[in-house]
Amino acid sequence: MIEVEVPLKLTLFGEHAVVYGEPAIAMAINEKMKIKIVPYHKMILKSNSLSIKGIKVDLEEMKLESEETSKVLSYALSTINFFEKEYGTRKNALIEIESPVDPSVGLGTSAAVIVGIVGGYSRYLGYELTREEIAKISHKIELTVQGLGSRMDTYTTSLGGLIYFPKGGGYEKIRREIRITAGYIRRIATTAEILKRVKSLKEKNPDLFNDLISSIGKTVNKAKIAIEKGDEEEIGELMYVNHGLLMSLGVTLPPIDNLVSTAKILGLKGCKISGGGGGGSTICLEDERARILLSTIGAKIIDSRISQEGVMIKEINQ
Ligand SMILES: Nc1ncnc2c1ncn2[C@@H]1O[C@H](COP(=O)(O)OP(=O)(O)OP(=O)(O)O)[C@@H](O)[C@H]1O
Ligand SMILES: C[C@@](O)(CCO)CC(=O)[O-]
Ligand SMILES: [Mg+2]
Repeated sequence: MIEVEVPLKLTLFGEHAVVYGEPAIAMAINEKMKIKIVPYHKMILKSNSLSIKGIKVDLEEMKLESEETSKVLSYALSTINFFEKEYGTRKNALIEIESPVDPSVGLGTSAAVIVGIVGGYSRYLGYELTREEIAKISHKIELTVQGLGSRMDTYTTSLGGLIYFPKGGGYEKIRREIRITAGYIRRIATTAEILKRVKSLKEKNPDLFNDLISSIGKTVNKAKIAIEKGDEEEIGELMYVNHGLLMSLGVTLPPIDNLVSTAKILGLKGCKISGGGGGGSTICLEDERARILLSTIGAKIIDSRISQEGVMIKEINQ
């Protein structure tokens, strides 16, 4: 049996802009997606937390009951198919996914599902991939499924820690700790859908869009310096700026906008949405008042402590 644990992630700065080549900063957290892979006479995928509760699909015929099912399973299915296509092998297995959070809430669950199956299923097939190789393959798969997207989520969930993604590619670990209060509410759209909406804004108003995106990029680079200096006042101020720019991109949601502006009036150091937006996750620099504000919008508070560990793969002889 193969057991995999994948950290989920918070986007501290730069979501959406990173898709267009700007920098970003993200952090792996202690909320872990668990994936178990055992030998089985058929290819079966089970998942505990999808919106279609207790889903179980027989992948032999690759028949999916509905449009909704195929959409919801697209990341997992594409990952399994990837190995058949690229490695020319397919070994039947029971793949069980257990997520600590709801799907599609801005915490990188799509990336974690891909990273977990890439890491676990490749080991099940007898390959020993490095975390970097897992990240690279996973980014390719997420991009294929979504049509749009950056390396940020798949690299953060594969590698762990606090990571700066510079303009133009690559990544750099930031050796600092940053304490966050975070929670999530349900979203009105998936990240893939929101990415398409942002792209249409770019097509409608390219110069305005580019100004917004490059302003987010500048905010990210200032935030990197502030994080390295441990300057919480500056980090927090830049979180509010980043949230305002994301609001201009149209990816925030009124309850979260109200929360962020209330937080600023109350004197909390910094808050912003995290991830694709349209609801989902909100992060604040650690503050007890942030938990209270998050609970007023019905947000589920998560374990946002940093996970220095990336994807962990264990082989257990039964
Ligand atoms: N437990 C799960 N089992 C199987 N697939 C899952 C699970 N959780 C999430 N997914 C897949 O990920 C998709 C959600 O991805 P989406 O990118 O919208 O959200 P996210 O990754 O959590 O947020 P963000 O990309 O903003 O960080 C779901 O529609 C489903 O296909
Ligand atoms: C919105 C986005 O920037 C972050 C989603 O968690 C998309 C991506 O980077 O692939
Ligand atoms: Mg995602």
